[in-house]
Amino acid sequence: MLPNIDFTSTQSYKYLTDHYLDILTKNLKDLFAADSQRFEKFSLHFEDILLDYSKNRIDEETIALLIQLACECGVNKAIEAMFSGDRINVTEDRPVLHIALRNRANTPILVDGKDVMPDVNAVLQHMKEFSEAIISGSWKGYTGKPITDVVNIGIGGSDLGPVMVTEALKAYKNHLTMHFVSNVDGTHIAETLKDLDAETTLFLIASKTFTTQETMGNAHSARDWFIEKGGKDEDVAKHFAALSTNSEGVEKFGIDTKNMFEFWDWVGGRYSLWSAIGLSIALSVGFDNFEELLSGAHAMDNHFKTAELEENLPVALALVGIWHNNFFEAETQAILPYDQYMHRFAAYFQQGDMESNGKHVDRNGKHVDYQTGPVIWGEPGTNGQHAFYQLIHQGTKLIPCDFIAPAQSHNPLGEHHNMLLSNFFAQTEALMNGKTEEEVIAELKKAGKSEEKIGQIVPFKVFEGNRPTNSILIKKITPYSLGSLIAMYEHKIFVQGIIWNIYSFDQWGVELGKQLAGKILPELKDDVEVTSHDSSTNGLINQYKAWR
Ligand SMILES: O=P(O)(O)OC[C@H]1O[C@@](O)(CO)[C@@H](O)[C@@H]1O
Repeated sequence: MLPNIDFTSTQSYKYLTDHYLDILTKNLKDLFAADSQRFEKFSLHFEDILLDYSKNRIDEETIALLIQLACECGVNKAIEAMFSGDRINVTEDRPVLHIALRNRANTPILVDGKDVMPDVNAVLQHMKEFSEAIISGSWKGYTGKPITDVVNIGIGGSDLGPVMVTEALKAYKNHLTMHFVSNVDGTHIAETLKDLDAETTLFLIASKTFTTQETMGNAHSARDWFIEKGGKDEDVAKHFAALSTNSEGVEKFGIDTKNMFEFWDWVGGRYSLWSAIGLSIALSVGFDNFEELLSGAHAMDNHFKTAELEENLPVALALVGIWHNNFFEAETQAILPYDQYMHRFAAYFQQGDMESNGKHVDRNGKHVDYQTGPVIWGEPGTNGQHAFYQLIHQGTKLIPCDFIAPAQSHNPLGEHHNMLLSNFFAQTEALMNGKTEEEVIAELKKAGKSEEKIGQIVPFKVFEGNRPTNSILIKKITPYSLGSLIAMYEHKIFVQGIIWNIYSFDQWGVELGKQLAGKILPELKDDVEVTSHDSSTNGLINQYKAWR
């Protein structure tokens, strides 16, 4: 079972609260000036990943106290519980075992006394055979042509992971063209199907539950389109596959269970890209690269499970995040990948983090009186610099940022990568050092500005600095290193949830909206005036009816 500690009642929390007041009196620039070893002390290596957390407002005492907090909150015990298959997803009475999906060591992992690895490996073998048949062209559509386009129909964890990974690994993709349909807005599937040929298109219906309104709506529309274009019911088996835990639902839809790739209820939706949900990844970059992704994640799992807390990259990210979230009261966390292929990385962890830790009730069912999960956001660099870095540098809000960059580009073109990385290095330096009034005045004098002009403009050009960042430098973004990076963030989220004493693996918060939409949908079938809601909802619905 999981520990059940109120972290605000621990000794380390009390010490941290006092220590925070001390840290407030220190400036990052001075901390670096005072310690030439600061980078060495506050950075960690894991294979080809370097995590530099030295540009945060911490000192050795901060880290020692945060590690003590993790110990007092039972983080090690919680890690053990997850890897052992305990039912730590208590409100859904399930284990949390996405780590089993990438357990390349094949060590037995038991659920209800049964080793899950034979089933995991059987699905991987099925994924391998299927993806090789599609990629090689030996799998033929109903008119005897090979598949050219793959459409993954899914949403949330059945979409975000496959999209993020296939984009991040675009340098490894083959001839297949991948498409992703998620929104129930008809535009999404209409725009996707516009240029496709039913004879050479494969649909993957990706849904853990096989009940999600958006996915089932899009799946039926895809099937209708397939039939309209000339496919027959008996041809569906050649063009539709299902990725799900719900074999009954798959069969009822009319997909041959031979084309079903199962996974299990101990895989959370937002943790499912390692499962059958990753079939679109295997189709896009080949099964060998999908296995490399699994291997990279497995290596990070072993690091997370075995490394001392002081040497543990996910723990370091988690604790620095707690320091910002619960002591500096930062409400968001920016993830800024300086890599265009990684443009959906922050979006992926919006679900991964916010659906896990966006909770207001602790593991005793009591409303918490402290902050839990942050708002996750971000865009690739350098684009973000021309959109929202003004606020990060000179706004009134504290925005902790994770800067991520590869040392090697997949597209080494002239000076581009040096230009990209010069910005990656400069931004964290600028956020830390800022620019003093004296420096601004000297610069303006050198530019020949008048005393009057200088007096007017100086306050607007001063940068306070002292703004915290993590830098994550990766040798090259490969399937393996991407797997490690994703797993590192997954385990960071896990550690934070343990310390906040919340359940990170259910998502009851997504249910109410769905239920109400289910009630409203029938009301929209006709033009009768609606009066069953509050005046706003009634007013909006009736205006919709008047205008449509
Ligand atoms: O894979 P499925 O069952 O269609 O669920 C899709 C998504 O819907 C949720 O909002 C849960 O309802 C996410 O947790 C999940 O990833």
